[in-house]
Amino acid sequence: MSWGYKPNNGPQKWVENFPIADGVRQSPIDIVPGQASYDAGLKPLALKYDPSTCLDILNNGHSVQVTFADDTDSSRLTDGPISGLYRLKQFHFHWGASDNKGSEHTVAGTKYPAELHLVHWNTKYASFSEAASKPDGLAVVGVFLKIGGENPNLQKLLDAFDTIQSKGKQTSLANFDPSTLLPGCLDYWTYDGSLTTPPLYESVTWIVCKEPISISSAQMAKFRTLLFSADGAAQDCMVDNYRPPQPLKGRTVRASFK
Ligand SMILES: NS(=O)(=O)c1cccc(F)c1F
Ligand SMILES: [Zn+2]
Repeated sequence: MSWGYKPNNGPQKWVENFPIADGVRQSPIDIVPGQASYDAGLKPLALKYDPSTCLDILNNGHSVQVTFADDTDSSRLTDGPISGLYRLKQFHFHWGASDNKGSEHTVAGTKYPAELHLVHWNTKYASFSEAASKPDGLAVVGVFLKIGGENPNLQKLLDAFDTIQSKGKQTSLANFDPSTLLPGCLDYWTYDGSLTTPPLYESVTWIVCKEPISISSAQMAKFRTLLFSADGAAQDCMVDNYRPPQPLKGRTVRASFK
């Protein structure tokens, strides 16, 4: 049986097949703003996305993922805490069974109902797969989702959910602009971490935005109609697909803002 988020295959069991789960730079973490170090040397994030690189939306059995063409530099992240240029590969979400949980990172113990991850890979390597296991291989931008007004920019994704309800389903998605999912203010916290799903590689420069974006409770409910299970199997709602915060183990969290 492969990894998941249930008691018998979830985050407490991942260490059995992925011993790095107990490593020194695991993610997510609880971000404590009062303990973050303001670093005046941190640059503003430079995110430039080309909607024409958007390919499709997929239920991969763990999350809903939007995948991008990464054969050119046209959707990319530069500056911020990183050096060089990182290409956008995909974005996906983590969410809860109810609005009081669902994010992976927490802020002084506060859980948000969901968290968006925009995954970028370092073009000093030849591909995402090669970069994914290198200490400076990936840069993931995390954005919290907070219950509030309806978010029209999410609706295009939600409208595709009925066609990708079960594991392994995908459908094309044209001209989606991920920058519409970014908050107005790009103040961020940054720290050295890992993938939050197996194989849990310690290869991620995490960049977590301080400002959340909004989602309505009805839109949040739409995420919970997705399934972990494949067509024909017993229906298993895709909810609580988040790893809880991991030990900081002496790491410093830097802030781009005072
Ligand atoms: N949750 S996550 O952003 O850490 C993540 C998950 C799967 C593949 C990745 F490349 C990745 F970055
Ligand atoms: Zn993620």
